[in-house]
Amino acid sequence: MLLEINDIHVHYGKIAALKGISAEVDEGEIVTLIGANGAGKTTTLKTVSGLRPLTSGSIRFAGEDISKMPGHKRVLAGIGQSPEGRGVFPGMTVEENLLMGAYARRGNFSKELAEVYELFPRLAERKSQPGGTMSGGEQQMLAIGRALMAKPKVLLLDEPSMGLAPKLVQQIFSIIVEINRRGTTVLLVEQNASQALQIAHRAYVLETGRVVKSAPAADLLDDPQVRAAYLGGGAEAQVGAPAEETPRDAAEAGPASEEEAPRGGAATGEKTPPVAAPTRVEEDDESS
Ligand SMILES: Nc1ncnc2c1ncn2[C@@H]1O[C@H](COP(=O)(O)OP(=O)(O)OP(=O)(O)O)[C@@H](O)[C@H]1O
Repeated sequence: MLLEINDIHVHYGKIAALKGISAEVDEGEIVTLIGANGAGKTTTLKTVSGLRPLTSGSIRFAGEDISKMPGHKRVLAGIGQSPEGRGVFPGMTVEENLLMGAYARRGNFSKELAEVYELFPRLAERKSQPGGTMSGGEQQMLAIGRALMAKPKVLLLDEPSMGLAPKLVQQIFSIIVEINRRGTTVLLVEQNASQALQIAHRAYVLETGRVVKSAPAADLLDDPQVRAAYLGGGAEAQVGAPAEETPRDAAEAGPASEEEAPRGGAATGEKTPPVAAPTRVEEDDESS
């Protein structure tokens, strides 16, 4: 198991945000955490990356107990995070932002840069543009690209589709699938539960700091309770692009009753949207 979260409790002052979360992520998987606002999804990611301390419980990564390891060492160990809200350095160019992602490592990063530019051609076109002048969707790509520069074994993604126009949401999810296909394990937090479940192998449903359900993602897409709470058009379910209304998803998402997905680089072949190659972004999102 690449990442093991064992019964973690996390507090903000006296407020218990996580009340005994356990979850596992195997190498090659896309695992998603879904749940309503305040359920503890972001806190779980921040605790894995070392931004929040544990009250109790433990986290193991690649066989090592990292519960007390400082965040920068976790980056070196292979935990990459693209934070909610993006955190792009506005005065630095796109390329300088990307290089910041590799700051903890030594050497020449031309290979990593080339890989990020291949995944995100839009960043290549704009490598000299200040990060702060990129559109919302472009900044999201930049934040993900920056996390990839550190060559993470697992990429933690917090709400990558937040605030993006439907078309761009599709593209971001396609790129996540491609990143996974190229060998990076992904732990994804999303409000856009439908889209997240379509690209994930497995999922955990969080409610008020606890895991209330865990299952193969395809099973949760069919689960009546999950559908009613998170996929049925509830307030928080589908702010961006309801996958059900997207023709290519309807056609390509595949049956929901597959067996557990195969592991390893090409893990997402069957159940994912049609994304064999990185998607070139042709249109700006609404926040440009
Ligand atoms: N900095 C903070 N100070 C105090 N309480 C916090 C802080 N950050 C989060 N919390 C609380 O911890 C709980 C879990 O929050 P968290 O952000 O992890 O939820 P979430 O599932 O990611 O929600 P969302 O989808 O709205 O981002 C919430 O009750 C929240 O109010």
